[in-house]
Amino acid sequence: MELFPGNRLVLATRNEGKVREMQRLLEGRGVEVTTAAALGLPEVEETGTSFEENATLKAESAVKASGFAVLADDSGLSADALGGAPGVYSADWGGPERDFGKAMARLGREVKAAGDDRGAKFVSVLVLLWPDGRRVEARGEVRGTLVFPPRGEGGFGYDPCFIPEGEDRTFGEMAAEEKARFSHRSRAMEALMRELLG
Ligand SMILES: O=c1[nH]c(=O)c2ncn([C@@H]3O[C@H](COP(=O)(O)OP(=O)(O)OP(=O)(O)O)[C@@H](O)[C@H]3O)c2[nH]1
Ligand SMILES: [Mg+2]
Repeated sequence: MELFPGNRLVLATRNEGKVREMQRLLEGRGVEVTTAAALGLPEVEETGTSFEENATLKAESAVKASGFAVLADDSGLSADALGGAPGVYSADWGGPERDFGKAMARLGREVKAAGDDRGAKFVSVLVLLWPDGRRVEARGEVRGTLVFPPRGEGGFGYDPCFIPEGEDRTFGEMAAEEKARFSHRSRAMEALMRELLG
C-alpha cells in the first residue's frame, strides 16, 4: 500500500538547510520527495504563537496548493535565560535578509544581559498532512549549551552557537550525519515514523 498518494511527499519549507536534513532523514524509504520551492507554492505567513500552529499553517497551505501529501517543520531555539526566546521567532531574529551572524550576536548580548544562563534547547515540530485530511504530528527536542562567539561553518541558522548535551563541539562544527545523531529534527522524525508505522 502506498503511504502517500502518487508516492510523493512535498517538503513544505523554504529553508534549504531543513530540506537537506529532511531529505537525508527520508532516504531509503522509497518516497519521491519534492519541495515547496520546486513546485512554486506560495509563501505562508506564520501567524501562530506555537510551533504546532505554524507547522500546521505551512502544511495546510501546501496541501491546498499542491494536492499532495505534505511534511512541514516549524522549529527554533529557546534560551533559558530569555524565558524561551527567540523560540517561534527564531527565523525573524535573522531579519529579512536571514542574517544568523547578526541573530547569534543579538542572542549572545541578550543572554549575557539576562544573567548569562547558557542553557537552551532546539525544538522541531513536524506535521504530516494528507489531501484527505489525515494528519500526524510529532515533536523533537535537544537540550544543550550556548557558546559565544559561534564556532564552525556547518549546519544552518543558530547551529554554530549550540553544543548538544554530552558533546563538546557545536552543531556548526559537526558533519551533517553527526548533527543528525542528536538533532531535534531527527528526534521529531523518529517520533513521526513511530506514529506512522506503529
Ligand atoms: O541552528 C539551527 N539549527 C537547526 O536545526 C534549526 N532548526 C531551526 N532553526 C532556526 O529556527 C528558525 C525556524 O523558523 P521556521 O521554522 O519558520 O523556518 P524557516 O522560516 O527557516 O523555513 P520555513 O520552514 O518556515 O519555510 C530557522 O530559520 C533557524 O533559524 C535552526 N537553527
Ligand atoms: Mg518560517
